[in-house]
Amino acid sequence: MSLLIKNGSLLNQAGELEVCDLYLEEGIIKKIASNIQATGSEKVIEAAGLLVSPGFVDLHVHLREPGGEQKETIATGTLAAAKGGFTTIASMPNTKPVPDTKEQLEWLHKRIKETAKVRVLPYATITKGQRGTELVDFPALAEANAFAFSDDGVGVQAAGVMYEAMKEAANINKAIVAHCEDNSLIYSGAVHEGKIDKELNIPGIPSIAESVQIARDILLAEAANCHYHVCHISTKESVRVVRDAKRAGIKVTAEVSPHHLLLCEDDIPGDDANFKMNPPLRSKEDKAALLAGLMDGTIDFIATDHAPHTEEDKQKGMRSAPFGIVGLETAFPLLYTNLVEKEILTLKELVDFMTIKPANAFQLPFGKLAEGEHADIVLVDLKHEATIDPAKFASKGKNTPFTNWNCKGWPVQTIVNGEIVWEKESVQQ
Ligand SMILES: NC(=O)N[C@@H](CC(=O)O)C(=O)O
Ligand SMILES: [Zn+2]
Repeated sequence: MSLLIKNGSLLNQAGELEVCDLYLEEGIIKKIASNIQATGSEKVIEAAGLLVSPGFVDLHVHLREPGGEQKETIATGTLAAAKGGFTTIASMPNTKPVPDTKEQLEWLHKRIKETAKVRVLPYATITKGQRGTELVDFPALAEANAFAFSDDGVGVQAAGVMYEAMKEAANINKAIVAHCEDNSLIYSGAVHEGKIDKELNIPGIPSIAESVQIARDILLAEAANCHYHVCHISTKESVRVVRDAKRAGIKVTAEVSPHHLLLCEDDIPGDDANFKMNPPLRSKEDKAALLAGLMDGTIDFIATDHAPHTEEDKQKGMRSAPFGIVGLETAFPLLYTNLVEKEILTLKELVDFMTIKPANAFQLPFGKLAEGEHADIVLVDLKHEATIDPAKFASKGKNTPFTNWNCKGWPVQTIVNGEIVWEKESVQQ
């Protein structure tokens, strides 16, 4: 069915809000204009007072299926995505088994088709079993529609393996998406090595474990002429090496997570594993450098690193619980409230960091509101205020450090390919 969205507010190029109507037909934005007349055959959505944004794009999501269905499934994770206003997400491959063969990836695509609420672009691994030794069959996996290649969850330890992977990826015009962590520089740490490790008497993860591997990889990417993307960048030194690499013309992009922009080690209340993620919350200076890096274009976009775990997992405490926090359902309200309302970013900057910028970094045809584009849209109530309550999450994961944060900017309706995939009960008409 066609949709007519009436009287919503759209951001123009100058970042001002303009009241407009949109007509969606056959999955495409057919028309954007003021006062589009209804023909009677379409569903009309009244959007007065709501922001009409391109659907958000999140290129770092853990859906856990197959093998981790007690933490999340493709169905629950994509419902959480829709609720958070995301219309396209890329799923990380640290599942059991991992998508390291054409058959596994085909199974995943089938499962996505059957159960996903939003568009899911699955990553394939870089190495077989994510063991860091033997490369996957890059051309076969590209042919089976791998979005890109990543061993997220672990760093690729050997430079030689990473270099060969980059040459393979460059040959087929795909990106290497890297979780950067040099295991020889970590001694079973659980929090940042700085102040908090001493305060809690928990082993720390030093900044160099990340930055050293990024520096290595950037030089490898230059030699291989490969698009190299840095996952969840977290330290000021990492930002500096990425900035220098961009200046040198190397094809590097980077993402930052909402929690690294909004929290630092000082915010950790004690032994609470809802504040445990990899990379860890770093220092206040690192947090400031991430924001500066985002604003000067060193960091390309925002990605949630949605990493659901069970409550039982997280009750094990900082030392033993698995790393990771959820993010899909809180990303936009948290960033809108804490960065846009506080005038650190403009609304247009935030929306761009969550739509067109991730899309452009990977040449994806999404993240834009214009005639002829995919009808992937989120309607957001910028004024509605509510408190974050994990019990209300659609995700199976309730593991967030943001419980009880009061936020504005909640999605009320999400449209993928011209179809309503989620709406807040009270906006149904
Ligand atoms: N980020 C995390 O803390 N955890 C992720 C893995 C990852 O992205 O490194 C997970 O899969 O749980
Ligand atoms: Zn990771």
